[in-house]
Formats: sequence, C-alpha cells, structure tokens
Amino acid sequence: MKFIEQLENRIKQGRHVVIPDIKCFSPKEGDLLQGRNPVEVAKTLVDAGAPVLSVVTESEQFKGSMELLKSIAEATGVPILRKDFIHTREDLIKTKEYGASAILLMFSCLSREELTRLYYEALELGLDPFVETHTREELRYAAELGAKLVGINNRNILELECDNGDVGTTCALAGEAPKGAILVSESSLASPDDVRSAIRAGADCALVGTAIWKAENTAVFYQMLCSPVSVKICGLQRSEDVQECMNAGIEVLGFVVDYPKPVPWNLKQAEAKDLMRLVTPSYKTCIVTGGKSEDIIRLAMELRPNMVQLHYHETLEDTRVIAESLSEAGIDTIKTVPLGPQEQLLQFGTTELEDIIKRLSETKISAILVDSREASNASEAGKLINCNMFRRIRQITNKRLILAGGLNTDNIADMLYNTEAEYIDLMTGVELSAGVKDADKIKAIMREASGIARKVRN
Ligand SMILES: O=P(O)(O)OC[C@@H](O)[C@@H](O)c1c[nH]c2ccccc12
Repeated sequence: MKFIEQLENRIKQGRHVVIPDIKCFSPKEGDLLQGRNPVEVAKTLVDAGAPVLSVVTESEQFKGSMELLKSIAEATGVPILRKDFIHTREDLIKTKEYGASAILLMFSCLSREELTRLYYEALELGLDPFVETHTREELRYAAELGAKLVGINNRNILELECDNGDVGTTCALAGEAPKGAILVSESSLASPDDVRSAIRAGADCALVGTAIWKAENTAVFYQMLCSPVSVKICGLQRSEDVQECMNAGIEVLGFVVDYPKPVPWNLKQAEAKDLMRLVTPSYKTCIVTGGKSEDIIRLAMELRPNMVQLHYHETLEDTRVIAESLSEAGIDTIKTVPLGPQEQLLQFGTTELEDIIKRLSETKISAILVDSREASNASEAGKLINCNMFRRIRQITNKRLILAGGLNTDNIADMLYNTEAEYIDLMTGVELSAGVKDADKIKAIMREASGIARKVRN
C-alpha cells in the first residue's frame, strides 16, 4: 500500500496534491519530451515536491517503456503508478518486477469480470490497484469493489485523448465516487485553476501530464499546480519584476494601464505591451483600468490580456456590457466591488452589498474583487477588509472572489486563515517603493499561499 499511503500522508498536509504523469508522447499533442530526458524531468518533479509519480509505459501510442519505468523507479525512489493497457496476471507480475507500486486498471478496456480478477491479483501481489472510471456506472462498480484508489478520467481514453473532455466530467461525477476512497481527477487538466476546480468538486488529488510537459519551467509550474491559493501581483512596471513574479510562481501578473486617475503604477498602452510580451503562457496577464466602456474594450482588444479588472466608477450596466463583449474575445472580466456607500450608490443604485453581489453574479464577469482600496483612495496604502464580510459574500455568489487591499507579508497568514480566500491580490504589500517590487517579499507570500507554512483549521 505504498502508493496509497504516500498520497494519504500528503493529502493530510493541506496542499493540493498533484500526481505528475511521465508521458513521452501524446496522441493529441505529439512529442512532449522536446529533447529532454524523462528520468531527469521525473527527478526535477520529485525535487519540486511530487510525492508519487505516474509513468505511461504503453509504447505504441505514448512511446513509453518498461525500461523507462525501471529507470525512474530507481532514480527517484518514490512510489510509482504504471499506466498502460493491462490485461493479464503476467502484466501485473512484470509491473512489480520493474519497480512500480500501483497499477492502472481501466473499465474502458476490461470487462467487469476481468477488472475484478486483476484487482484481487494486484492486491495479492502487493500492488495498489488504481481503478480508472469515466461514467457513473463505472464509479458505482468501483464502490462495490471497495476500491481505495479511484480515478475519474475526464476524457474517454478510447478516443486517445482527442475528445474535448475537461474538468467538467469530474465536477459532474465526483459526488458518485466511493466514500472513503482517494479520488483522482485525471486528464485534460491544464492550469492551477483546473486543479482547484477538481478539488473543489470533491477530488482528493489531480493527475496532470501534458500541461506539465508543455510548461516552460517544470518545477515552478508543478508548484503552481499544487498551490491552493492563486496569487495575483498588480502594479508591475519593471521587466525584472515581471521575471521575479514568474520565477516565484505568481499566477496572474497585473498591469495598471490608462487608469483615469493619476496613480504611481500607471502605464501607457505601449509600455504595458512591452511588459506583457515577457509573460509566457503558463502565467496570466491582467490589465487594471477604468473609464468609458468603449475605451476599456478598445484597450483590451489592443493588449489582449487574459483578464481585465474594472477598478474605477464602472456601473453595473457598464460591467455587463464590457464583460459580454470581452467574453466573446476570450477575455475574463473582474469587477471590483465598491465598499463605500457613495460609490455603491453611484455604480449600483443601492447600498445593499448583498444586492450588489447578486446583480454582479448575473453578469458574465468571471470574478469579483473585494478591496478596501477604491477609486477615491486608489493610491493610498490599502487597509484590511473585514474577514467576516468576505466570508459572507462568498455564501451569495458562485463567482471567484478575490481578496485584496493591504495584504502583506506580516498579515497574509492570518488573512488566509480568517477568510479562506482562494484568490488573493497584492500590490503595495510586496513593494520597496511605488512600482518597485521586492523579490523576497514575493517569495514569502508564495510560501504562505502555497500552503507550505499555512496554519491548519481544525
Ligand atoms: O496529459 P493529460 O491530459 O494531463 O492526461 C494525463 C493522463 O490522465 C493520461 O495520459 C491518461 C489517463 N489514463 C491513461 C491510460 C493510459 C495512458 C494515458 C492515460
């Protein structure tokens, strides 16, 4: 039970547990190695914290091998799941001989009788059976079998990863998973947010292959996948700070552009463009702006960020129009909710926070940012928001909720503990002076956000 035990121990520690899939080739994406040695990549992932590994040994479609399994088992020493199309007892014996601790058994290519027989033979040989499902019925059968380690493949493996399955499969099926089993969401997970969605839906861990192989920095990307909290750093103005954020695993890099009021972080469109060009695809860009809807939409179309944050006097109607138009272009909209009564009246015609949140939730925005800093005090040092209020807001919306305003290295641990925020946004709290970020502070924030030093709630 080495594989299961190792996973269980890690799940208890409160970080998101991600099983990296060592996969040389994807029928959909082609060569994933790009000249790298898979054994070295496996070592990098274990050094980055991977508690276990999965190795695809299937040779025709995925270009794996048993020798690869053996080399990785020897080089890393962590428990390994062998992924292949397993049919016979001999396959199991060989799996054990080559150093794996767990074996994949798939409903998609085994009858129930075959799977049941192999399940018990695996146990007898001291291998942890990993039962892979894709439907409700298969999950029900996994429960009847008493499986302790159950995967939901988000894709239909018989289509060799070419179908459009996504984390939605896990969200739809997780409720049906056998109680007490470790539930793994596998395939198609591309970002830390996909991992969070799978875990929010009820998975205990995620198995990620392709996305890890496509990332520019394997270790940093792996750590981002394991971070329960997503960090956004705003007000970037210098190329070295953009680089520091990426090195530290900051998920969202924010640029204040054409803000209608003078603030020290403001960039011109061309300056923002140059900085945003440095951001590689594992990270997301956000422009923070405000003003007239048409200007905001035009700016977004020029700069093509992943998201636009409306942080000025935009009304509910402006927000609706902007979010609608940006979502068609694949750009997410974040709206900052004003906390002062005057701004609330101006933008939403009411001072009832609950109403404001409900109305915003009906628009196409993807996230609501709760910030003590608003248009009237945009350049002052932020003060902390009320944690109870933040938690209350979360009860009334399904939108992502971003915590912002006055967060810094001194208060981050308490604020994360008291709000249970999954998305946080910092600006002045990681600065030496306006627009100059401090790499050490950024790293300290990441340590807290990734759960390494997190207080655990009982
Ligand atoms: O690369 P992805 O989309 O993260 O998927 C990994 C893994 O789930 C997938 O490779 C897989 C799932 N089940 C399998 C069975 C055999 C071979 C491969 C697989």
